[in-house]
Amino acid sequence: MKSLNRINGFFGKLGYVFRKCIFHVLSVGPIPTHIAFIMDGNRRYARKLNLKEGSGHRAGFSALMSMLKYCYELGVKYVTVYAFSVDNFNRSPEEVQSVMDLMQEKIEELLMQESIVNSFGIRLHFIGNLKLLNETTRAAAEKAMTATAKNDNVVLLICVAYSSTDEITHAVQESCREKLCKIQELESSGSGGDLIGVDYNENDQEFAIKLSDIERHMYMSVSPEPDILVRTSGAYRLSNFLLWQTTHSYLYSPVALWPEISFWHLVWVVLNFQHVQPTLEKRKKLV
Ligand SMILES: CC(C)=CCC/C(C)=C/CC/C(C)=C/COP(=O)(O)OP(=O)(O)O
Repeated sequence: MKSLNRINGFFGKLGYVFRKCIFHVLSVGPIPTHIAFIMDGNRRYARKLNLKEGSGHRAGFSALMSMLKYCYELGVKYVTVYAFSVDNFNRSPEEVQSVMDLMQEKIEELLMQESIVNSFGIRLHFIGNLKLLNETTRAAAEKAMTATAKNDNVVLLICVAYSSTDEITHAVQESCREKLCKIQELESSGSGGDLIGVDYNENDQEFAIKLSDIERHMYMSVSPEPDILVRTSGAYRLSNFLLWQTTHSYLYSPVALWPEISFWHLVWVVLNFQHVQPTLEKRKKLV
């Protein structure tokens, strides 16, 4: 057993040195700040290998841990993953429960001393309508956010109970609520006149809802826009994921199912991103 551990340790170190060399070459070009992943194809992976249901999502979590390690070693600051959409709640209650149980178990593992979270100093954000989660999963997510709130090396955003349309609706509602509170405050202090009634001037800039108000209330406002969006399994659909934030992102959809994603997919997408990055930057400046 001891000698097996030594062999594993040796190959682990060798892999690390090899990756360091490749990343050194990549760092001649621009390194993406933020990469987002749609982890598609976990159930198909289980079916393909005749594994029992649920094994696909477990394999998906292991693939995520490897990918996070590669991204953070490369120097990527933000990684976002689509772990569970609002629509995924329409799956069978058994499957929803199984993914929630897995998530809870893995969140607890992530908070352990020897986990990737501690070795890279990761700050965890759970993004989405967390009220839709069951109580235990929500409590685990909140505990993880509090426990990692002081980490400032790199960030992992886990989108659960998330959809872009829900995020945008939430941001618009919050912006309206904020303005309404402001108007009510002024009215009750007596300095605003009848702001809600006929005297309210709708051209008054102070009370108009601006783009910056909506952006401030987005769940994703804690990160810059993704430079790269990867969706595995060869599908070119965004499936209601980061629709507001991906106008200038480079899209990549390898045919590999999520548990099959590898180090080389990351190298390939970064090389392609580096090739188009000057054009993407120019487009951003034109907006
Ligand atoms: C703590 C943490 C981050 C946990 C994440 C666990 C994990 C890998 C969740 C993936 C969930 C999911 C619905 C993926 C989509 O594949 P699919 O089920 O739609 O598979 P298919 O495309 O083959 O149908």
